[in-house]
Amino acid sequence: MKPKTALPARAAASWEGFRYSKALKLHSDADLHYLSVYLAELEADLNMAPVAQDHKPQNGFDVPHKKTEDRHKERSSRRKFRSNDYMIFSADAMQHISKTAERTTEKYTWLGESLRMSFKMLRSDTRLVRTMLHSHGFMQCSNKNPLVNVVWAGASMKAAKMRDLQPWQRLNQFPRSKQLTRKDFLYENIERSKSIFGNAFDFIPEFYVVPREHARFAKALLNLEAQIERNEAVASFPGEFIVKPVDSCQGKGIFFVSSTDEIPLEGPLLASRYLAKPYLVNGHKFDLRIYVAVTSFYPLVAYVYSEGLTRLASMPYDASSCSSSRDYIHLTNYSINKNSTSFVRNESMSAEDLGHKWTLGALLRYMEKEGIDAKLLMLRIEDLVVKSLLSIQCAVASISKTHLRFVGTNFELFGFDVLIDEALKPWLLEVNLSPSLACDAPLDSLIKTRLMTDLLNLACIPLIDRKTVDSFAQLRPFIHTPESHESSDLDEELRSAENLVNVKTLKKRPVGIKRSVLNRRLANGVVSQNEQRLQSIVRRVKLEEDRRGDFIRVFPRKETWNLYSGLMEDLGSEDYDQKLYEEIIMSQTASREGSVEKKLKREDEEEDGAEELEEIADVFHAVMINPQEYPTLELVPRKVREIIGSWYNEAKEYTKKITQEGEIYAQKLPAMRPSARVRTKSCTEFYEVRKEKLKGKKLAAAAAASQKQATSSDKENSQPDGVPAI
Ligand SMILES: Nc1ncnc2c1ncn2[C@@H]1O[C@H](COP(=O)(O)OP(=O)(O)OP(=O)(O)O)[C@@H](O)[C@H]1O
Repeated sequence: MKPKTALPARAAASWEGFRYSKALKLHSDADLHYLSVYLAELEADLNMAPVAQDHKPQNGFDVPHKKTEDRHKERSSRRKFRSNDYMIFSADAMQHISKTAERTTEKYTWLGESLRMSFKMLRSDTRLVRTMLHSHGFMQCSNKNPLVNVVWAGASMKAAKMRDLQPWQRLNQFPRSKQLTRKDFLYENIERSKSIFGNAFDFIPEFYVVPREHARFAKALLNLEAQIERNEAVASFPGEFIVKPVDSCQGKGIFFVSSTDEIPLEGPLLASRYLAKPYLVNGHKFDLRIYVAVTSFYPLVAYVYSEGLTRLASMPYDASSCSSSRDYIHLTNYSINKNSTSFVRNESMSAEDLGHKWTLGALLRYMEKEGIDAKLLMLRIEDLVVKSLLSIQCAVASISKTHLRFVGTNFELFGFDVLIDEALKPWLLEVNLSPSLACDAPLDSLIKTRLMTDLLNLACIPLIDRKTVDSFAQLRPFIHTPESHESSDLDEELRSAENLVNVKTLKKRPVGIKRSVLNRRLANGVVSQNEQRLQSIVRRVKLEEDRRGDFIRVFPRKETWNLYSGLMEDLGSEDYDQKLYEEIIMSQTASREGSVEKKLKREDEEEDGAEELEEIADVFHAVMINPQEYPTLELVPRKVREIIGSWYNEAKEYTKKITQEGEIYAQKLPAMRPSARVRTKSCTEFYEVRKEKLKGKKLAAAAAASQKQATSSDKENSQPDGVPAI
């Protein structure tokens, strides 16, 4: 059953592969593989996701294709709602989801509903994600359903579970991203990069992982004590080191350590040097929540959101006292400070700098009023983000090669917590996996709704008909079941299918052909595969450029290759980072006469051009980590200033006001109308079971509490000194 319309070359090649595998009577996993490749290439070549078939499947294979004119007709009819056939998310949809279904309210849900798009939540129940997806017509499936369009995971997932992702599916996580989000792993990765590449990675405080590094930690504390005795250092309050569990959040389990006898013996815990001189806002300590989206680790494609949050401590900073309100002075977590009597909620609809939670823009505008170069500060934060991601790139890339079959199936949102010291140096405190998307105040709802809209747009979720998805399930019903992820049988079968191809290919080898010739042919095949993958990546990054909303792409961008390649580990012969840079950035700037890029390129061709570039890169990294020496753009050496000039202009985005006078913003997330809150039967059952379990737990807890109360009141009623009650 060959498609009647002429297929683009690569799709046709896949089709041949599909036919070939059938002719060889390969296992149906191989059919599935070719079918997947075929679909992915259709998606890429025709710049649209495959749509529903209008013909009956033959031979049990439902290969989706449509006549070109039908496709055009279908495209133009839905043009209003589609851009390149990927779902467009709009924050506006959230305003309609609570209203009763009318024509205007239906416009956001009809597309998702008509294609029967779906999602599932794994160890997460984030209301914002659910509301956003329901607002666009997605139905929620139980977490056992393998064929959903979007998988939203709230906790770290095993890489093996990502293997079966199909080209139209999207998952909000990369394998091994825990290397960034577990505190000890993050610090150790950055320390490792620092030991290889030098001071460019100097943006985390001195640290020890206990109990593993107990001896080193004790030695450091003894040295400090001696320095303080000799008046070479001053004691810092509430402690020299702040100690946190490596895998917790919301300020849980944090304490301070100043002497060796306070070092805990259990763990794992991260003890990091307490940064005792933070930059203060109206006398209060604060930290920043910077949202970072990554759509690819190899090559690295990273974005920083232009809106973020400033979280202030609820009590004024006092670096010399060890008062009882210690946590409200020294910790800036919202979850801690909201319990303080001095905490002021920002309930305002339009003020971005009220109470103890501000927007990032409000803080930067405050700093600018104080005469600080806030845009340069943001470039330093972007630099810290890029370097943190580069420190784990090798680990993620190596596993992605074997576990992520298709380009663009994964994306991830990270929450970077940054503290700024009085010298205006940003320090990375930690990186959060699934940063909180709770909307407790109007500012939260406003920022996080926009963030989620832009993130889902960046994820480029293909519009694909449920029928096409179901045809996969018919091919191999068990391949996608969660159990099968764990099963090694499936891997065995796939491997034997692959071996079968190799065996057949070898048998067909013409007698007398040299092994070296064969190797060269095989190598050429690999090269062309890499080239194809690169082209898919390039297409995807270009697509993201049109869909990034308020995200600023910080990598790759103008000059990043020249400035950061010296800090990147060798990831293989594909050289995706360099090639993507050439395709996306160099090609853009090549036409611009006299651009810095061109100038540098020309210089690069000159004899000592490369050497000069290296020098410029060194100065750039010195500028990034040393705000005391380079506090404003004017004081940055000219060559570096010319390079980062366009980044600096772009950084204006961070300082803009997000609320507008006279506008009314929603206080909290809307309640969804029941007709839009579609769940599959199994999902509803799953939630019912969960509800029952919770109810049971609550009842048991209430029973235990009343029993406890009864025994304690019994004790109170009983006579003291064993005198029997009357
Ligand atoms: N090295 C440090 N120096 C000064 N203050 C620090 C340091 N590390 C953490 N803090 C303060 O402690 C707070 C909690 O630290 P951190 O964010 O690492 O912990 P967490 O429990 O993981 O919080 P979150 O809810 O943000 O994930 C920070 O917001 C910051 O105010």
